Amino acid sequence: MERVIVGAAIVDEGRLLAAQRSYPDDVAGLWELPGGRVEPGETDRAALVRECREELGVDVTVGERIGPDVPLPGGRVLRVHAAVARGGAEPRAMEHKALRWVTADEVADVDWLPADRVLVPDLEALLR
Ligand SMILES: Nc1nc2c([nH]c(=O)n2[C@H]2C[C@H](O)[C@@H](COP(=O)(O)OP(=O)(O)OP(=O)(O)O)O2)c(=O)[nH]1
Repeated sequence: MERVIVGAAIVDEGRLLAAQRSYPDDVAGLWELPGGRVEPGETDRAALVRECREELGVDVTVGERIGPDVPLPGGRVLRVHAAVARGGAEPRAMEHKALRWVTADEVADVDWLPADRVLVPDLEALLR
């Protein structure tokens, strides 16, 4: 079975939340969408809610799929959903180095992980 990494495209007031990885060394400092591995028996949506609680301390409402599944090394795929933080709660960097809200004009300039870069046009479209 294909192993899925889910990512949350959290949007607030026309801006997207980007999160800076703190590990491992080869990707520390690069930016990604909050998320992580879908555990066995878990739905993609449930995994996104769990990961956003763990990483950001907020509950999210998960929305539509964004872009295609992007192949990752090791036979995994990155699958992104739009999301919003419930009650407009402000995410905190509990596991990341930093968080940043980016506008549609800034998305292409973020130093994304390679797989996320593939999704830049879809992320821009989400914000426009
Ligand atoms: N969360 C997340 N991971 C991404 C993105 N793009 C991308 O290539 N990845 C890769 C990096 C990692 O190899 C993998 C997810 O790792 P992770 O560290 O976030 O997931 P996890 O918490 O479930 O895993 P673990 O470190 O606890 O073992 O997917 C993205 O936008 N968000």
